[in-house]
Amino acid sequence: MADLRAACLNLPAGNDAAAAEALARQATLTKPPGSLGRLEEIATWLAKWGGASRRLDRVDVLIFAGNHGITAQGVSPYPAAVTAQMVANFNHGGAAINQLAQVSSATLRVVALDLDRPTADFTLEPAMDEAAFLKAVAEGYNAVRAGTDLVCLGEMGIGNTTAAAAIAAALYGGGGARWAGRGTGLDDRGMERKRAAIDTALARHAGLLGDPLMIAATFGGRELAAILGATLAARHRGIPVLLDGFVCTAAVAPLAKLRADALDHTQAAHVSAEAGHRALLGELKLQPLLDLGMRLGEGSGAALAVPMLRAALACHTGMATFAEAGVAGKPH
Ligand SMILES: O=C(O)c1ccc[n+]([C@@H]2O[C@H](COP(=O)([O-])O)[C@@H](O)[C@H]2O)c1
Ligand SMILES: Cc1cc2nc[nH]c2cc1C
Repeated sequence: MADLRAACLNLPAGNDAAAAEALARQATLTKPPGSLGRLEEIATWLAKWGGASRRLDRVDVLIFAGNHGITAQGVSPYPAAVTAQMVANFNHGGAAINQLAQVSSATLRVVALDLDRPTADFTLEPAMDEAAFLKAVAEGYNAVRAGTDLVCLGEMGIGNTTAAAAIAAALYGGGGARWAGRGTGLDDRGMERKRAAIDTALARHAGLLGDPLMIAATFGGRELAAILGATLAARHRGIPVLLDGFVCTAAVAPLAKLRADALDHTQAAHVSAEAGHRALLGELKLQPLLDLGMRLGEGSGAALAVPMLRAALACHTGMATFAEAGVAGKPH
């Protein structure tokens, strides 16, 4: 864990000179200053974190899949077998993310993590021991390919909104009442079980709530650990990241607890309809790009935001300046 902790603390800064140059160019383009709103921020952000390429040609959507022992507590309406079945569906092109990745001209890559070995039920014992956690983090880290222009992160794992809620509760307080949501469509009695499971687990593991990486290992799942690893790899390799929904955001929150600027190379692609997501983004000071009432996971919100990033970049690089177009600027 010491090596991972060091890797989480030792993060490269973005390219401030490129960001300053982008900001200066914004002021010269044929539009009132600030009139492209968030698109201007995105263009500057891409300049800061996009490395040398400044293009969005090679976009990967990475979906990590894992199974969860916490499903034994009756916290999801679906059976755990659906995780592997949906992985097969991703591989056959039948899921929503296949369509969204195609629309976004992105390459979909699915990484199934030991699906036949669910993590432990974390109301009873830590979901993962250190070795299992580090292995999953490394799989996520190694899935990020150098030379990629943008990585969209997503996940698949029946039961994982309970894992995500437990991580959020462990990091920010408030228990199951604050963070449990309906996930794939849990009924009221299921919600009682879900909140109780989270609160039982928080009490059982109270001794390690001060350590963000132990929180990720104890309450998380392999796919969440892999998302943490992939986000770290992208930072180290100079690749910007689009995060998907509640589960994805909870997976990377331990990084921000370790270092406040750890997620500066990421954008929250959307705020999902899962109850805790807006509050979690608030804790992380992340402003979502989209708010479409989606709650699917599998990287869907992240893939959907890619064309918006391309639009921001196209305006930034393709627009004429006031001087080029012979348009009068605002008199001072
Ligand atoms: O990330 C989200 O915002 C999100 C919200 C609701 C559901 N999900 C997806 O639904 C699955 C987990 O839901 P559940 O009810 O089994 O905990 C998992 O495969 C996630 O990808 C994801
Ligand atoms: C069908 C189905 C598809 C999903 N995609 C992501 N999580 C999911 C959960 C279910 C149940």
